[in-house]
Amino acid sequence: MADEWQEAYEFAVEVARKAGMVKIDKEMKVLTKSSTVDLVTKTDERVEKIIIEQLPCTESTEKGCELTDAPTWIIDPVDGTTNFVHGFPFVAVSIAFAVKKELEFGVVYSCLEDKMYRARNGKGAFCNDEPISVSDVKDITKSIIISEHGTDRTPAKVEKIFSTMQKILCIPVHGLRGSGTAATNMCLVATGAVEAFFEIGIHCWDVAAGAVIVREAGGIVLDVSGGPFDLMSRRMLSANHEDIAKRIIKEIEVFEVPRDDGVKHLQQPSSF
Ligand SMILES: O=P([O-])([O-])O[C@@H]1[C@@H](O)[C@H](O)[C@@H](O)[C@H](O)[C@@H]1O
Ligand SMILES: [Mg+2]
Repeated sequence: MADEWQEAYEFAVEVARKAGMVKIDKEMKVLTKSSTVDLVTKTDERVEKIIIEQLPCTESTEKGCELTDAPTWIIDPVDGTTNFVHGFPFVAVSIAFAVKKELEFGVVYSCLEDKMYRARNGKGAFCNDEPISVSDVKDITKSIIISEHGTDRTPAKVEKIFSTMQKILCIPVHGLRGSGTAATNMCLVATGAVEAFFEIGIHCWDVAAGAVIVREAGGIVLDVSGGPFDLMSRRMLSANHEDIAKRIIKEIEVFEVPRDDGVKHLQQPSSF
């Protein structure tokens, strides 16, 4: 059977690299989204326009946020916008492609590192065309875990986020880290640099491409409760191995966030 998505996959890599080369606006105009700390810039909008103009489909869930059976691009033009605004050196272009609601391939271009991560279902995960694979560490006391505090500053949620981080740190683990971009964090899981990354509050466009890359690198992607990953739920745990995932799940203080598709979050049975 003709491989109908291979050309789209290869083209997405080209587009991600081109988008990652966009010159930074001199007088960068910084706007805000859901809160005063959830930033978006004119560069986000310019890069998104370049990507959408290049790609054959025109649906970006950033606007629609309803994943249908149609072939759909899930794009984050500048993942790590706050980093970008402050010159903190982790910014990524994330492009994923879904068909009948299943993620088919993902591309993450970490622009300032010049690292092109890519993966397609069943065909492996790569960084700059070299195969990548997750860490083989199963003892959490020998792990580095990534979690981010996100952009919600509601005291009750911040309390849960930091209480979770404290419990995980004191397991103990070797360290807690965060690059400030979910897409890059997931690629760090895929390369084995860290053992897991979880976050409540991310969006589908932050993690869609990274989910394919982690899975193809031999890792797992779940809901933070241990149930199946739900792309629109705004909750995600990616890990190198279920032993690490299970141990982290025990410590996560889950809180509700509105889904990307607006549907009520259904409690999923845990996979463990
Ligand atoms: O907004 P953005 O830079 O595209 O995406 C970012 C995510 O990649 C990150 O994981 C999260 O912690 C930040 O709050 C922000 O949402
Ligand atoms: Mg993002």
